[in-house]
Amino acid sequence: MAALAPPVAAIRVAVRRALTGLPSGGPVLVACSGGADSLALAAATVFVAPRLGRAAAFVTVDHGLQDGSAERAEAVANWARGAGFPSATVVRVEVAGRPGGPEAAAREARYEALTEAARQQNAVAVLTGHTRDDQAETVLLALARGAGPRGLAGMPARRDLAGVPLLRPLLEIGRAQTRAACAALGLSPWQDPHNTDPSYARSRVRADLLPALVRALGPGVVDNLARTARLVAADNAALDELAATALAAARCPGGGLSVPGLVGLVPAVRGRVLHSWARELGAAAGALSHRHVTALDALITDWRGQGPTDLPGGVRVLRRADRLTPVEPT
Ligand SMILES: Nc1ncnc2c1ncn2[C@@H]1O[C@H](COP(=O)(O)OP(=O)(O)OP(=O)(O)O)[C@@H](O)[C@H]1O
Repeated sequence: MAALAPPVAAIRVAVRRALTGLPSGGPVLVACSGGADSLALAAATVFVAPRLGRAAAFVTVDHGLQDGSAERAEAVANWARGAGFPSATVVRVEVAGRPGGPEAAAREARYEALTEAARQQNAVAVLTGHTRDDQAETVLLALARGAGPRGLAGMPARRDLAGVPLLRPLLEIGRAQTRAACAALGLSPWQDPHNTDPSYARSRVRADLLPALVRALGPGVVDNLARTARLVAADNAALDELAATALAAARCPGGGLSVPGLVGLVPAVRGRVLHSWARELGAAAGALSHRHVTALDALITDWRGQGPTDLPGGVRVLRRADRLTPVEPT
C-alpha cells in the first residue's frame, strides 16, 4: 500500500479529533466551497466519520454571484457523491438586497443556508475548512482595525450556529497542507476569484501583507499569529467567566444593574458585564461597539446626571440613583 502523504494524515487526525465526543444522532455536515481547504476537509471527513460510526453529509452554497456558479456548485456536489457522501446538497442563496458589502452579505446568506441545512438534516455539527492561514489573516485584520481582545482572539475552533456546533477542525493546519493534501489525493480545487480580488482587504492581506511578513520575520509568523489568537482566546474565556459572575452579582431584584456592584470591578471585566447586559436587552452584537460600552461605562464612572445612553436596536439605558435601567424608546 502506498504511504499516506503527511498532509492527508495530519488533516484526518485533525478531523478525527474534532468529531470525537460529538453527540450521537444525525450526520456531521461539511460545508464545502470546492476550494482546497474545504475539499481537503470533506475528503478527510468522508474517510474518518464512518470509522467513528458517524454519518457524513455535504452541502455547498451557490451564492449566484458569478456566471456558471450553479454548474460549478453541481460539479462540487457530484464530486462529493462520488467520494462517498450519501447526501450532497446544493443550496442557492440570494445575496442581493442584503445590507452591508457584498462579502458580508454573502457570508450572512451562507451561514443562514448552513444553519437551515443543518436543521433539516438534523446534523450534530457543521464543519468548515478555515485554516491557520485564515486565522493569521483574521488576527492581522483585527489588529489593523484596532480591535480589542475579542477580535484578536480570531475565530474559535468551535462556536454555536443557532443551536448546532460549528467546528473548524483545520484551524491548526496550514493552507500549504490543504493544497498538498488535495494534490496527493488527485483533487482539483476550485480557485475562487474573490480570494485574489484586491478590492477585498482579506485578499490583500493574503497576497501582499502575509508574504511580506514572512519575508521580513521568517516562516514562523503565520503560526505565531495563530498562537496569539489561541492565547488571547484563553484569556478571554477567563475574563468572560469573571464577567458572568459579576453580572449575576450586580443584578437588582426589580431589574437593572446596581452601580455599587459594578464600580469596583476592573475595567476589562466591567466592560464585558455591560456588553453582555446590553446584548440581553436586545442590542445587536454586530452593531454594539466599544463606543457604546464606553458610554454605558460613563454612567457608572463619570456620572454627571446625563440622560439615557442609546444603544443599537433602539435600546436605551438610564441611570436612576444607584441603578442602571433600560427605558422605553421615545
Ligand atoms: N460556497 C460555499 N459553500 C459551502 N461552504 C462554504 C462556501 N464558501 C465557504 N464555505 C465554508 O467556509 C470556509 C471558509 O471559506 P472562505 O471562502 O472564507 O475561505 P477559503 O480559505 O477560501 O476556503 P476554501 O479553500 O474551502 O474555499 C470554507 O472552508 C468552507 O468550509
